[in-house]
Amino acid sequence: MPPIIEFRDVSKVFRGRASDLTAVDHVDLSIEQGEIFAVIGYSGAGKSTLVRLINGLERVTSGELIVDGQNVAELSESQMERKRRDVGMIFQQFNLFGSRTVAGNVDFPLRVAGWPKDRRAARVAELLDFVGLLDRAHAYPNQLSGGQKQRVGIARALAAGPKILLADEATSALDPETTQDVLRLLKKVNTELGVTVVVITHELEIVRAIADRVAILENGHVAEIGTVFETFSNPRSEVGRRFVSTVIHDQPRGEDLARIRAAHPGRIVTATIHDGSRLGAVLADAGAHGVRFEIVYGGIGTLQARSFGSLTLALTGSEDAVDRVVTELRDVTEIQEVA
Ligand SMILES: Nc1ncnc2c1ncn2[C@@H]1O[C@H](COP(=O)(O)OP(=O)(O)OP(=O)(O)O)[C@@H](O)[C@H]1O
Repeated sequence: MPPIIEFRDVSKVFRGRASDLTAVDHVDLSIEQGEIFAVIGYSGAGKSTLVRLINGLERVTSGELIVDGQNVAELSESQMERKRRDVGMIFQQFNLFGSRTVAGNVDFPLRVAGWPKDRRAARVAELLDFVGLLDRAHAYPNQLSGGQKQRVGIARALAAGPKILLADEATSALDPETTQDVLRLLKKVNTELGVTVVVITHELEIVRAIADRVAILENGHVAEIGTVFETFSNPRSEVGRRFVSTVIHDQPRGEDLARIRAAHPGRIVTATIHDGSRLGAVLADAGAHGVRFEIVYGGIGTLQARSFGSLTLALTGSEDAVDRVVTELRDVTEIQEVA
């Protein structure tokens, strides 16, 4: 199946009076049908601009952007307006109409799309049921919690049955628990409705919780792209390593390191653990080489249904023997020396 979204050498330049600003810089990127794809980067990296190109809220300066088989760079404004119905979007600040009820907000895109009144009411009820807000149909946005407002935003974005849902920092205004609720709902949109979801975030925890693949953006470029597992377990770019180190405390640092160092005179190394790394077998043999080890730091959790984590080991024995064990460890997994 061809990708549902394909950026081919896409750039977006904002023309200024004094100078131009390239927000998206020669991006090549494919998003597959049915995946949850995350775009992460620091503020100003170009995430919002990149994603707003998909539904034409920003227009491409150069390159081709294929969305569900059509090059949106070539569409006129009125063609783009029609296309926008296939691409729902939700926002950090929800962007609901304060003067309309919950039902009125969800009904709005259906009216714009020309749905007949009798079909609209049934569709609105179906959507509100899907997002768990059927009992709040007649409430106004200011009577709702942040999480409920975002559920309305999601129902409204899904109203006309889009194939793609864009979520621009959709949970950034929510507390951690509500964030998890909304992420679960986005997952349900993806699995039950088959909608491709593109999530913009500056938080790697969101990527970890929901996404299949992730692109890391820096200065309008794609610094790296891969599955969430690949990116977490082996970030290849400098910016990727910086992001991953904020959520995975893989090595002891600062006071932790000083304490461990004081207690363990031997060589200290950190081993990455994932399914298939045969660390145990190497460590079981370490004794035969006259090397003793202690686990001094680390943890193992789950990432995309696979074990993932790191263990820091203090190894003691003769220098040669410890060298040999570290070499054997390197054969089965990634090893970092701890200073
Ligand atoms: N309409 C605009 N006119 C001029 N410059 C713009 C416009 N929109 C965005 N920019 C600039 O483009 C660059 C990328 O902005 P963008 O909002 O896409 O980044 P971002 O990664 O989403 O950042 P944030 O996380 O802060 O929203 C920034 O330097 C921004 O100032």
